[in-house]
Amino acid sequence: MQILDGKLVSAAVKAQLADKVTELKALGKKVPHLAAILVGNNPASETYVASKVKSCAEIGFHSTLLRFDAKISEKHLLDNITLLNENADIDGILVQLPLPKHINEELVINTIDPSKDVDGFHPMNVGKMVAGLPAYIPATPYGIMLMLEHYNIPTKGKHAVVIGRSHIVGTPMSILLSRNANPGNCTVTLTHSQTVNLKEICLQADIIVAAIGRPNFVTADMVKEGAVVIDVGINRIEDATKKSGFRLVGDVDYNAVAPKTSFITPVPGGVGPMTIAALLKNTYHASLGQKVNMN
Ligand SMILES: Nc1nc2c(c(=O)[nH]1)N[C@@H](CN(C=O)c1ccc(C(=O)N[C@@H](CCC(=O)O)C(=O)O)cc1)CN2
Repeated sequence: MQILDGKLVSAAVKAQLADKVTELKALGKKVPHLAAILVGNNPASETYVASKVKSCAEIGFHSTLLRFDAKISEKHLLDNITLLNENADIDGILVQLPLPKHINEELVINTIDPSKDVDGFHPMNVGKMVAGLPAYIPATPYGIMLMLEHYNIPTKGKHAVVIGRSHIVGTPMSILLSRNANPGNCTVTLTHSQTVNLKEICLQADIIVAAIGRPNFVTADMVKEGAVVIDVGINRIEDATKKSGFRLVGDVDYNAVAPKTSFITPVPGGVGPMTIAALLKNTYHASLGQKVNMN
């Protein structure tokens, strides 16, 4: 069994981007600039946004963080997005999810200029990705593809089972894995809460991507010997022995499942850091007016 080290791969992607920034500077060109919007004070969102801002600084990107109270009106938020859309210095915009319940997430995403939508959530980018056209690819599935590529994991002709059909992970993941590309060319089964015989389906999988948001959901009896297991879950479980009061647990019962696998991602230190690396790659491409072609 080999651990897929998201910290290591993310550091390699960031080092490449830092070199690109050096080249841009040497040519007297503008460096990429990411704007992040954080509404409210969800502790997990605070951590993720802080990590995005810190990563930008590490590689020489500019970043702007706009923080708003959880009670911000939808209109005020949309107006601020419009200002960022119109600001020529900003290359990429992200609105950290989830948003407070009174704000229509779909409306917010649809307000972001698709050419600055480095999260790849705007329907224009989703549609282009599905059609196989250059688009911004949502950061988590893009990061997983970068990880599979880095470790040269064979995917052609393999049966991939994706657990979870969210717009930001499961659905785009199923599309990218089935694409005629490397990594890709998988036969994909997209499963969800209404799937019957999930265990039997998972037992046929050469690759499992668990993105269901339920701690330790994938157990050893669901995994075939030698399977590749990618764990997208980041669940905070109360733990009085920790200073923070919680520990992070994935969607996979890691200790029981790992010995059966050929490759597995840990939590933390697996998919999470790759999400940040992929976002930075999208931002770099946005600054050059390019999108990512996964074909
Ligand atoms: N606008 C967006 N919102 C959300 C996205 C997204 O891609 N765009 N994805 C998730 C959260 N997310 C990025 O925003 C994210 C999650 C986890 C990590 C990460 O590095 N996790 C670490 C552990 C960090 C911790 O201590 O909690 C790890 O797994 O090692 C980065 C980004 C939902 N919202």
